[in-house]
Amino acid sequence: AWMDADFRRQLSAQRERVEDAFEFEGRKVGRGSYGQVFKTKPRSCADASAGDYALKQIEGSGLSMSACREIALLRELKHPNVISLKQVYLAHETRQIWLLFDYAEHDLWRMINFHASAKKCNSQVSLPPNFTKSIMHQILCGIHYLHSNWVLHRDLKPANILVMGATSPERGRVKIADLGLARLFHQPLTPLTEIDPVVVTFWYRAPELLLGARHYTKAIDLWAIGCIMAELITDKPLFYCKQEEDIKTSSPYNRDQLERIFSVMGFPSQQDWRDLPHLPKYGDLVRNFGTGQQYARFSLGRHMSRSFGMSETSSEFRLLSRLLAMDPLRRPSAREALED
Ligand SMILES: Cc1ccc(-n2nc(C(C)(C)C)cc2NC(=O)NCCN2CCOCC2)cc1
Repeated sequence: AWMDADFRRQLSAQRERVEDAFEFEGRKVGRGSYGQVFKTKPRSCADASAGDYALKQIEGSGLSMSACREIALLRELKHPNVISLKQVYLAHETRQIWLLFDYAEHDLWRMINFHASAKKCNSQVSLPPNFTKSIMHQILCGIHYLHSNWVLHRDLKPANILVMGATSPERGRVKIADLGLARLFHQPLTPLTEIDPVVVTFWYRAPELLLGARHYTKAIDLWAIGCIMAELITDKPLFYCKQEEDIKTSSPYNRDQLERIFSVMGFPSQQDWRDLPHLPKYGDLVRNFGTGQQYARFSLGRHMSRSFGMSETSSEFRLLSRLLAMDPLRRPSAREALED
């Protein structure tokens, strides 16, 4: 052993063990490809009022690449709208890694579904009037911070937007997180293997990704924010598309998802998106959709006004249509969107 045995024993005796610090037996709240999450309270504080914590036990053992990346990334980041890593516990005996976070009671996926189902059974559980505006502002603040630090999220969707609950001093505050799965593939072209029963949704993926763009960009995150904004307003995923059961195809080209986008947005013309013909999957696009004439009369304005009564001259429609520009070069930066 490269370290003196006595010194190792001394270190080991001093090291705080996660099971000594936290009560988490039988308090599992999440399970996925990334590991499992427990809702815990520190053993030390007796009073129940103290905030809850989330303990994430990282899948696998030892310092895997993803564990290293998550710890290295999160320990550098500090912003009120980004999930904050409180503590790292390395259990040397079992080579287990535990990450400690503030517990977030809610996430947008569950909040939107709760609201949608409540609306269906007509109980007036309406979201507070400026709820959407506050959530959007906080998401854009968090993403502006990440993008300023050259951190791209790559998998923004409602499930990754956490919201602190009533028992937290930060009640109503958005915490951008990444609950995993897509994290394992850094490049958009990596084949999707079924590492997890949860099917990856393409509903928030920018059109350039679906057409084979080789790198993630900030504009790809802003597209996803546009999709989330529409879903907050309408309770429905804007580009909802049924998922074939087995997404074994390694190609990023997803014809059904593109079809859904075109039937809402219309088909991009040369004027709309100059670089479209240079995308790797442009040939597939022409083969499957031709000149897109069948989508000629579709547009976001038509979709939002006909389906949800949103005025095409409203400020929220203007921001939404900027975020959902088909050409990534025409999407606003997070800062420009905040100014809007
Ligand atoms: C490999 C890897 C995995 C995730 C990340 N990652 N990246 C982020 C950013 C900063 C981009 C939002 C956040 C996380 N990790 C978690 O959110 N972790 C989950 C925190 N949750 C757990 C459940 O309780 C609430 C906090 C990085 C790298």
